[in-house]
Amino acid sequence: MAAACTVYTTHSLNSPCYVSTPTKTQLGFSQNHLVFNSSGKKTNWRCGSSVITCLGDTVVIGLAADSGCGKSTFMRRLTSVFGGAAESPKGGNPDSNTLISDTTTVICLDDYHSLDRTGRKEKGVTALDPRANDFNLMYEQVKALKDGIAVEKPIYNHVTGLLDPPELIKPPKILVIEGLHPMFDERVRKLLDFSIYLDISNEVKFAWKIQRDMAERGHSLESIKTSIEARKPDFDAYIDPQKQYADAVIEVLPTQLIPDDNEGKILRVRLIMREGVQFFSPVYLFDEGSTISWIPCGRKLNCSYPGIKFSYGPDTYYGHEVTVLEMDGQFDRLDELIYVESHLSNISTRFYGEVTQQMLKNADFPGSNNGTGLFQTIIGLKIRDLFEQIVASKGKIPVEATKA
Ligand SMILES: Nc1ncnc2c1ncn2[C@@H]1O[C@H](COP(=O)(O)OP(=O)(O)OP(=O)(O)O)[C@@H](O)[C@H]1O
Ligand SMILES: O=C(CO)[C@H](O)[C@H](O)COP(=O)(O)O
Repeated sequence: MAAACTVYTTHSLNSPCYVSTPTKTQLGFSQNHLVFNSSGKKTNWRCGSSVITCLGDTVVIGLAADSGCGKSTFMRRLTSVFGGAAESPKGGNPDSNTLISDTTTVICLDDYHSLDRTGRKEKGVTALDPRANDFNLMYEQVKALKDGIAVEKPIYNHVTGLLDPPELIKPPKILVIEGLHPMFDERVRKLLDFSIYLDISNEVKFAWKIQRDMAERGHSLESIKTSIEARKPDFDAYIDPQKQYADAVIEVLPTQLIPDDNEGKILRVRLIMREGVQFFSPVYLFDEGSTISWIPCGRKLNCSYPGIKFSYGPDTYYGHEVTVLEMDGQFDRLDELIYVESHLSNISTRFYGEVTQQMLKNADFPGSNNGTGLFQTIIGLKIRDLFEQIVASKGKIPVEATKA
C-alpha cells in the first residue's frame, strides 16, 4: 500500500530532495514541508546532507487473550466498523493466519512461535512460554510495519503444527497484532498505540471451550479439562499479567443476578478503561465521573429473567485510575439497544444509533445479546476514532531531520 506521508523539517530546502533508492526521484515540497507518497519499502529520504526519516502512518493496536477467548470474534466486529470484508492474503498460503481488509491488517502472533509443535513437545514447553516465541523478530517486524516498511512474516501453521515459508505483509493503515503476547515484551508494548486485553474468567472460559471444542471439534470433556489445566501455570505466569498494561480490559464473569449461577450463560461484563490515554476518552453513562447503578428494564426495554443491570463509576486497577462500565444480563431484543445507547456518551459514533446498527448487523456473532458484543463494538468505534485523531495529529507534529 502506498502510504501518504507528510514530513515537516527544519532542513533548508534550497537543495532538492531525493528518494535515495531505488531511483532518484525528486520530491515535491513547499516552504518547510515535503509531501510525497512512500512506496511502503523505503523510509529514508535525502535532502542535501540530511536524511529525513518518515514515520509511517500505521497505527498499531494490540489485542491479548488466551486461545478461544473471543479474539477472532472481536476482530470481525472491529473490521465491520471500518466496512468491507477481511480476507486472507490473496494467492497465499491457505493456512495463513492473517486477515486483510481495506483499512486493517490483523496478524496473529502465533506466527512468531520459534518452536513448532514437535519442538515444543521435545523441549516440554507450551506455546504460552516465552521460550517458544521469537520476541526479537516480533519487535523488528512490528516496528518496521509501523515505520512503513513491508516485512516477510513467518507463518505458524495450526493445521500441521509446522512453521511455513513467510508471507509478505505491507504496512496497513491499522495493524492489529492479536494473540497470546502483544504486551509481554516491553519493546513491542511501546509500539502499541492502543491495547486491549480480553479477560475471560475460568468458569466462562471453560463453558466456551466446551461449547466450541466439544460441539464443533469433537473433543471429550476430559481432554478439554486436561488442556485447560496444562496451560494454567503458563497462562498465570505469562499471559494474565499483561492486563496491567492494557488501555482497555473487557472482563467476562458469571452473572451476579442469579445467586450461585453455575450455568455460565448469563454474563457480567466489565469494560475497564484506563484514564489519561492519549486519543482515548472513556465512555460514560448519564453523568461523567459519577457512580451509577441503572436497571433499564421497563417500558422501553423488554427484559426476561434475570433482567439487566448497568453500573458505572471510577475505580483503580493495578494502581492506576480507570473508569468501569458494567453490564450484567442479556438483551431480549437487539433493536431496543438504542434505548441503552442513547444514555451512553463518548462512544465515538458518527451518527445516532451506530452502536445499535453495528450490533444488529453482526447479530449472529457470539455475544451479541450481552456486554461482550456491546463493549467490543464500542471499543471498535473508539479505535476508529483514535486512528482518525492520530492521523490528524501527524500532520501537525514536526518530524526531526537527522544529519546523514
Ligand atoms: N462473546 C462470546 N459469547 C459467547 N461465546 C463466545 C463469545 N466469544 C467467543 N465465544 C466462544 O468462544 C469460541 C472462540 O471464539 P473465537 O474464535 O472468537 O476465539 P479466539 O480467541 O480467536 O480463539 P483461537 O485463538 O483459539 O482461534 C467461539 O466459537 C464461541 O464458542
Ligand atoms: O495457544 C495457542 C494460540 O492460539 C495455540 O495453542 C498455539 O498457537 C499452538 O497452536 P497448536 O495447538 O495449533 O499447535
